[in-house]
Amino acid sequence: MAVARILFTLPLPEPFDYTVPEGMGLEPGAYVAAPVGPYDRLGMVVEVLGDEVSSGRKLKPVTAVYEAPPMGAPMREFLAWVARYTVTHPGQVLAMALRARDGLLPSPVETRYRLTGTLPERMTPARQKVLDVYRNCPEMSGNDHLLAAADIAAAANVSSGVVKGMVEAGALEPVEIDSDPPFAIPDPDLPGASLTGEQATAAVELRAAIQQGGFSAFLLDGVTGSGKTEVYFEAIAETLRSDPEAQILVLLPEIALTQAILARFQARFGAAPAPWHSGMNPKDRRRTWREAVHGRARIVIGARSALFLPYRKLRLIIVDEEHDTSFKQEDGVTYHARDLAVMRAKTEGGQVILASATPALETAVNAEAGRYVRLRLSARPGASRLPDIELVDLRKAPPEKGKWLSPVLERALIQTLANGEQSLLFLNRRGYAPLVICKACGERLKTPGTENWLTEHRYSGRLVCHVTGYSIPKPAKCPHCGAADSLMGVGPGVERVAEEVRVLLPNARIEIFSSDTAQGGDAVRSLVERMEQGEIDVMIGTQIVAKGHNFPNLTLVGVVDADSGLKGGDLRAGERTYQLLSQVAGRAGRAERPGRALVQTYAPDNPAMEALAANDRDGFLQIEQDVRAELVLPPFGRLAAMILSAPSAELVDKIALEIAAAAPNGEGIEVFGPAPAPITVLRGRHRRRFLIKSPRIVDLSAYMTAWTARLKLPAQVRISVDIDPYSFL
Ligand SMILES: Nc1ncnc2c1ncn2[C@@H]1O[C@H](COP(=O)(O)OP(=O)(O)OP(=O)(O)O)[C@@H](O)[C@H]1O
Ligand SMILES: [Zn+2]
Repeated sequence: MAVARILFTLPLPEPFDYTVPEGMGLEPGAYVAAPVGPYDRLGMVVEVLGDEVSSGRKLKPVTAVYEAPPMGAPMREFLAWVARYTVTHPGQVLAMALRARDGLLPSPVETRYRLTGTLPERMTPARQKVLDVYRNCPEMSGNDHLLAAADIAAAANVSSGVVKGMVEAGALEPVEIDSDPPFAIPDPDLPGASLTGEQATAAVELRAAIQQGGFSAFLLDGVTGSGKTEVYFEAIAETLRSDPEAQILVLLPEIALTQAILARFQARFGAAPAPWHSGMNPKDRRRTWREAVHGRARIVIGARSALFLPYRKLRLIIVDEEHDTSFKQEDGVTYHARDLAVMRAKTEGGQVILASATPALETAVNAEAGRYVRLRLSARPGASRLPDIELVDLRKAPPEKGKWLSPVLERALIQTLANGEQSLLFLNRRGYAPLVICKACGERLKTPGTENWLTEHRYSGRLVCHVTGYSIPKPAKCPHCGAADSLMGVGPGVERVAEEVRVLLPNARIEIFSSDTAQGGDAVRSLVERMEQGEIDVMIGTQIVAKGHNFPNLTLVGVVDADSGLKGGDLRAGERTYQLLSQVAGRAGRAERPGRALVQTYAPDNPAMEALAANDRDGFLQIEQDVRAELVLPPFGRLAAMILSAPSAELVDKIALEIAAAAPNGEGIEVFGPAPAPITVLRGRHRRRFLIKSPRIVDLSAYMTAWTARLKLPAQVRISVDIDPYSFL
């Protein structure tokens, strides 16, 4: 009997062998159920081998095979590559591709009822009410007057028995429909915007690459509001035309997945794309997953994990806001969706477009080296101009004592409101005050057992640790010296700035936009929509506001504390500050009215600030690039982190020494540590960190695999490897 080698969605290093029962046709990529221990588990066939492999072995048979189309070879190759690169078991990576496994089964069906046209012989008031529901509620009849029994009963305010009686009387008839209907088919030939010269040039190049076929990578490098979306719409249209089965994936930062962007797709292609993000309910996930696997979802728009859907025929990937750090997955299997998107397009032999106004240094270097084709959009279309960015030197024009907005920014806010336009104040600090100290004894309040400061939140009346999530009601007395009413918030958070703006502009409609005020996708979407519709005058937000939004009436952006991101030892601190601030500034003046940005800083001569004011992105990137090349840091060298954690400091220190001793020798490889991780204690676990640095030519993943393979760790100790770490936590 033939043998199938099956990989399971479990953290196991190897696939297992099973016999293939007579008559069960199996090919590589097929989804199957097979026994592991006492249970049947979901797995995927990696290889089918001949009879000779089974002789003399006692193998169990495969239980069942799913009807869904098998995973294609390029996707399997991609998953294997990801496992190797990220130093993860292949089964864990497979699990990421099978996130909505009930999508392997056909759509469940639901019963709906429609009017037959026959009136029941015996008419009662209750029955009349049911008929009225059908007649008077056209908005309920979206699905060709097919209503669910529960909806009818609720709308008519009758019992379910009445509905049943009307079915028996022949007035209503049941119809079975799919719970997960297919997505509407996009039409590439609806008219798009009439492109400007630069936009048209970029579109022509993209269309040519799509017609030619084969892998190619583009950097769509356009200033904020230059129409990058309009340009990649042309690439999507061409891909849809090129092949009736071609699928397109658009990756966006989670936060940018708003109604507004879905509506733009709907308007351009006459059909809403299939969405994929963390806020979706299981039914919607199952639907998108199934339609992607069968190749019927032609356009999928999603957050980073959408990269792992097993598309049937993925031809084009777009990574919008490619510099965005939310593409880096930090939990579980750590990966960067932008880098993997390029690899995925390569294995599929398709195209990838990275779009940004502030490309990541890695991307800029790849474009310079000719690995990506750079398409430039240097201006906004029509009357819209880029905002003027002005530095406000806080050393010369500081805010009044106890305030955070300088007189220049105050005047600008007053003027903008008087003009009937919107303002956005940006401060990347949640809550009211980032630090709480005792006026009596000077104690700084921290999360117990750590060095993390507690942030004061006035709305909730709590002190919260943004690292660990630890939170307590604000105590009446200092926990250190016992003094009453002595605790004082130091420094500004968005809540405190909002308080200041309320005093300055008592008649303005003011909203805070942070992960505390907008919890979950729906809350975010609704706040963004109110801003778009002009229902808010001043929005005060954390970095949640920086990304991709189009607020037509927003003309003033104020950056309250431009320096905060420059502190700390992060390798990308300068780059990120530049990106974040120019993205925030780019929210201003996107329609006819010109916009401006006022950036408050104590360090106006920092290179990031100077470049921002001079609008000299490339000059700034060049300086950053020189520094990184000099220090052999990414992308000119490689970095990996290994974090280990254990329930006690003694244990973690002892194991850290053993791990250090087990580090293999490698040419040019430097191992730093063990050192306490910047977050030293997290959820009761003590953490130590190694940083590993190597020249570019070294296969650092292979080195880390060899190292971890040597380790025999006690069960309480956990380690995780992060190739190319972004946050140095
Ligand atoms: N050729 C054009 N004709 C008319 N309007 C256009 C054209 N190109 C872009 N626009 C409009 O300009 C605005 C900005 O365009 P778009 O959102 O595509 O820019 P973007 O470069 O993706 O912006 P961001 O960098 O902020 O994401 C949109 O409202 C868009 O409809
Ligand atoms: Zn005290």
